[in-house]
Amino acid sequence: MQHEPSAPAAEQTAQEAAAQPEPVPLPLTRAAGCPFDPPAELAELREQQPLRPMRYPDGHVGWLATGHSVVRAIAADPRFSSRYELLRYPLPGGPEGALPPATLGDLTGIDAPEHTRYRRLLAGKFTVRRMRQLTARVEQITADHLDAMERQGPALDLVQAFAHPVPALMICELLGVSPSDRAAFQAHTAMLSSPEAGPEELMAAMTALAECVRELVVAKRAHPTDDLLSDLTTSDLTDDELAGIGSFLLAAGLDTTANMLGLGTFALLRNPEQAAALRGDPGLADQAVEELMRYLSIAHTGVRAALEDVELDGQLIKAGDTVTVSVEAANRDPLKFPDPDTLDLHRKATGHLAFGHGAHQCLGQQLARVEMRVAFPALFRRFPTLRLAVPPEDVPLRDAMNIRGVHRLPVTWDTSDTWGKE
Ligand code: HEM
Repeated sequence: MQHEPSAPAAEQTAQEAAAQPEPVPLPLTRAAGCPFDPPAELAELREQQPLRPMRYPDGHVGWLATGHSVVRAIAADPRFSSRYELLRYPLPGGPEGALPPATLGDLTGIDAPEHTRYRRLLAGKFTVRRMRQLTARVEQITADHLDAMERQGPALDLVQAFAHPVPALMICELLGVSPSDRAAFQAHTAMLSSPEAGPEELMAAMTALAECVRELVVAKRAHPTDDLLSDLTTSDLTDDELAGIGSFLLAAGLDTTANMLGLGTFALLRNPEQAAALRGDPGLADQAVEELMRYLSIAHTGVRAALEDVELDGQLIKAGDTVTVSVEAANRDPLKFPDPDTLDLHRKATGHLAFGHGAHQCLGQQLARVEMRVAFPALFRRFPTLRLAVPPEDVPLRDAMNIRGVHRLPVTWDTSDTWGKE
């Protein structure tokens, strides 16, 4: 693999190479007081050159894409690989050199044809129609958690009481985890996203969860029920593959949705006129979710490697070069979204890249959408006086992690003002 794309490529003239800007590290830290905005440097970089050299934490030089059209083009182009072993980690604290290959069942780290096989098998299970059928369950689970919040009374941590358990329960139902096993599943998944968990506890939770999924696969093969894992046992997937896919779905579907609910609620609390619009108009939910996805871009950064030389945006990306795509910069590109730094739930945010794009576009996006379309309005309707219980700067943010969000969201409300059951 070649690691120095900024060394003048044979096809580039000396003049072009001299004009190449210095490689920069990936800006990652959101400015104090701006928990919802991408690091300010990203906007400058995008304006200067939407595709430019970047210095990776391990010292090698690759590329950084920040413009909406170039990020979208890279995600859609099969000449860019997602195979982990060809990639370098773009965030600090990752492994030196290439990443370890994807574990069995991890769709994001593989290419066609392996990826296509898994994707085809799974795509039929995540259709809009099937996910919409889950709406009634999402509504029930959401209402149950709002009831529990009301019983507990203010103040409480919204992540623990709502943002994490609602998607956790949904993913358990989707996979077919029996009610008696759910407590164990939820304890392990809660540990995985706990800010207090040390490396040993994380490893123990991961091992325990993988073991739970493996047992589930064996049980579903013996006694299939009406759920996704049981469905998949009729395919030609092995138990190892099924266990890998089950664990991957848990990882891909839980932390993401939980952090969208947590950070999304924080954003709405800081934009009360937007929260009021959502509370007043249930018809706004669909587009509100798209705008929150765009605005927050919690899965902020992706990475690919060029399989061959690719000319893009006036640049020559050489075979083997690593390319980091800044989804959060792309989703704030003024060329695509006018007034991009304003949260405007009435905006049509179609075309945002927060669920990815191309062959690896999020498989669970319809489920995530259903959960958010139900959960945000229900929360703000049930608790019209919902507000932060601490100063905004005291809300602990998940910074410099793969998925942005909040570790905790302490909230309170006036008990006389809850609207009762929906
Ligand atoms: C708001 C919540 C979510 C966000 C922000 C999100 C974001 C993403 C993104 C950006 C990708 C593309 C990764 C890449 O290009 O490498 C992705 C892929 C994926 N997501 Fe989601 N996701 C969410 C919810 C879910 C849920 C609920 C599930 C499943 C139950 C899920 C399952 C997957 C899977 C299986 C993939 C891999 C697809 C592939 O590589 O072919 N996601 N997600």
